[in-house]
Amino acid sequence: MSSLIKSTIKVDNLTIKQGDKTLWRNLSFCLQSGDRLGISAPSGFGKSTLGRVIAHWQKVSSGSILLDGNVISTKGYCPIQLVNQHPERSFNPYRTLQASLYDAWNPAPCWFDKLSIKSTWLARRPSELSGGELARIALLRALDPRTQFLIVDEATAQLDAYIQAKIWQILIDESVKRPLGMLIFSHNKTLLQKVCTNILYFDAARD
Ligand SMILES: Nc1ncnc2c1ncn2[C@@H]1O[C@H](COP(=O)(O)OP(=O)(O)OP(=O)(O)O)[C@@H](O)[C@H]1O
Repeated sequence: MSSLIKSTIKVDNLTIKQGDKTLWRNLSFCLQSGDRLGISAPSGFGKSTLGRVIAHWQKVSSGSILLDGNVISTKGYCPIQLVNQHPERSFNPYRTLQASLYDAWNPAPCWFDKLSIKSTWLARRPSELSGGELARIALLRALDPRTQFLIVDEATAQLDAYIQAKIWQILIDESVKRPLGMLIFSHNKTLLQKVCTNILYFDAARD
């Protein structure tokens, strides 16, 4: 067991509405540093919306999300980071990837090797990379040492099997070493069973 101090996200009685649809009603769970909690639910169920809410990209309708008992400040770096299946939406299209990445943190060169990122990609803008290349840079940016919890919303789906396996091993290692808490959304139950320490399944029709 790690000797580092552990943090906890407490999601309490969360209700999330999108338009006139209630996606999540009275959802409660806890996530600790080092946990890798998987959420498996069908398409359209509300996984991405839940991820955005927990990462503070979107407001809750009711309920609370506390980090170690406190409301997370909307100012400064958010210790809960989200990477999703649309990495192009999380980069400024007019800035080079280098500028966007180094605004967050300054990764050691070994990180580029680990994530199979070529240094030449960094001088380009987001539209000049493939989805899979951009996904790796988004992940690297989110691995900023200030990140305490990482939400991975199908963020590796567009990578080939070899790179996917490599990246999941890195994420598992980080979750143990830092320790980093992870919330992982996927349709892929086999992937969740391989990488998660616990999984919540939402399979039933709810309307
Ligand atoms: N901005 C929005 N305005 C209105 N409805 C939205 C908006 N964003 C998402 N929705 C709807 O909310 C529901 C949940 O969407 P969400 O993307 O969270 O689901 P998901 O479980 O992540 O789906 P998938 O697995 O297909 O990515 C869907 O019915 C979607 O059409």
